[in-house]
Amino acid sequence: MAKMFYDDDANLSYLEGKKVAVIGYGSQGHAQAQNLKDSGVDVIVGLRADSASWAKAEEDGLKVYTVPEAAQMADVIQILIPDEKQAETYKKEILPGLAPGKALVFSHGFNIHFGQIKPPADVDVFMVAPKGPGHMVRRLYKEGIGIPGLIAVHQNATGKAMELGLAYAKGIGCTRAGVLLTTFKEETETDLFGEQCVLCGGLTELVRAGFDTLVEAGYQPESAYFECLHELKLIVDLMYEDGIAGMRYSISDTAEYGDMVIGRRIINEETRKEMKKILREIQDGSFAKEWILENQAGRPRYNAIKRMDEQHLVETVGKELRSYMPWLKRR
Ligand SMILES: NC(=O)C1=CN([C@@H]2O[C@H](COP(=O)(O)OP(=O)(O)OC[C@H]3O[C@@H](n4cnc5c(N)ncnc54)[C@H](OP(=O)(O)O)[C@@H]3O)[C@@H](O)[C@H]2O)C=CC1
Ligand SMILES: CC(=O)[C@](C)(O)C(=O)O
Ligand SMILES: [Mg+2]
Ligand SMILES: [Mg+2]
Repeated sequence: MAKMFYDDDANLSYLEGKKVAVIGYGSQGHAQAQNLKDSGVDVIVGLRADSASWAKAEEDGLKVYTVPEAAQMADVIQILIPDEKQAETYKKEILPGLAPGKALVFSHGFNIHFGQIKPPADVDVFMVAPKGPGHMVRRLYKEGIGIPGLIAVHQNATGKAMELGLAYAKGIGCTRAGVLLTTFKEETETDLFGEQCVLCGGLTELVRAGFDTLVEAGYQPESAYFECLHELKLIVDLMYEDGIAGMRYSISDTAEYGDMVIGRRIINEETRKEMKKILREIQDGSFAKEWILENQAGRPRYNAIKRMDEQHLVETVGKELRSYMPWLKRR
């Protein structure tokens, strides 16, 4: 059985008298910084001097400093800027602020696992990775519930890295739902696989393929949108609450028969073979290398596909339909 930690297994007192710097105020940064603050932790934010997020973090009641200042001041430094920018910022702006006994924290293992960041041996290095998007990390914390997380220790210089990591996980609300003990390797590889094959890549391509098939056959795009995108959340909510069998309890027997018999024709042996190939490309570092090179080249492929996908009919139709559902306004 996997090792799990809950609220009672974590003690916030390991963060007492320590200053935590959250570097970055994006999806995870704003959520983790505010959750820590609400949990009574002494937290500051580190940003670029010209950052558009500076005022926002201050409005949220946080003290903001430049990245080198924050790294210098803090005992625990959580790096929450995009993975592809972490190595350079670490080397130039964070490393000079490190000192023996400080802790370096991540929410994804990419840079440690693929050797882009190599911290000095006398600091703790651990990961607390919420298994959910940052905006949900904040929203659920405020609702008194939590998002599960992963914890892993890469370096235990002080002998207290795990205790400190669990305190951090409690501070952001993860121990409410459960924190799983893992390694940087397991987190990095499963996280990349999950977002590529299931959560993001698999899902968005499935939605678009279903939507396109209906629209090309002459059905109304609005009808295709409700069927293939909007209702997805309602079905997924049932799975989230009660598993696949629980979701099947709620749908009609007709839908359930289609689910069981037809689903296997869509995600078939060929798809499973491709998933195994993708996993190998993650494990052997070829995906990491591709992503690092794509960034060095100025993201030609990323930008082209993003632009194309943003112009897809599913986006324009969805935008119009969602404008009549004001409760969906997010940004
Ligand atoms: N997104 C998510 O929900 C999840 C992310 N993670 C991991 O969390 C980490 C952060 O990801 P995410 O929250 O998506 O990141 P974001 O893309 O949301 O981070 C943006 C923030 O980083 C700041 N930033 C960018 N470049 C620099 C720089 N060179 N120097 C200083 N600040 C900089 C931005 O500054 P400015 O405001 O000035 O633009 C902004 O505040 C990653 O390791 C990711 O893998 C893990 C689980 C889920
Ligand atoms: C939200 C999350 O967990 C992801 C998909 O792994 C990410 O944003 O990198
Ligand atoms: Mg993830
Ligand atoms: Mg990820």
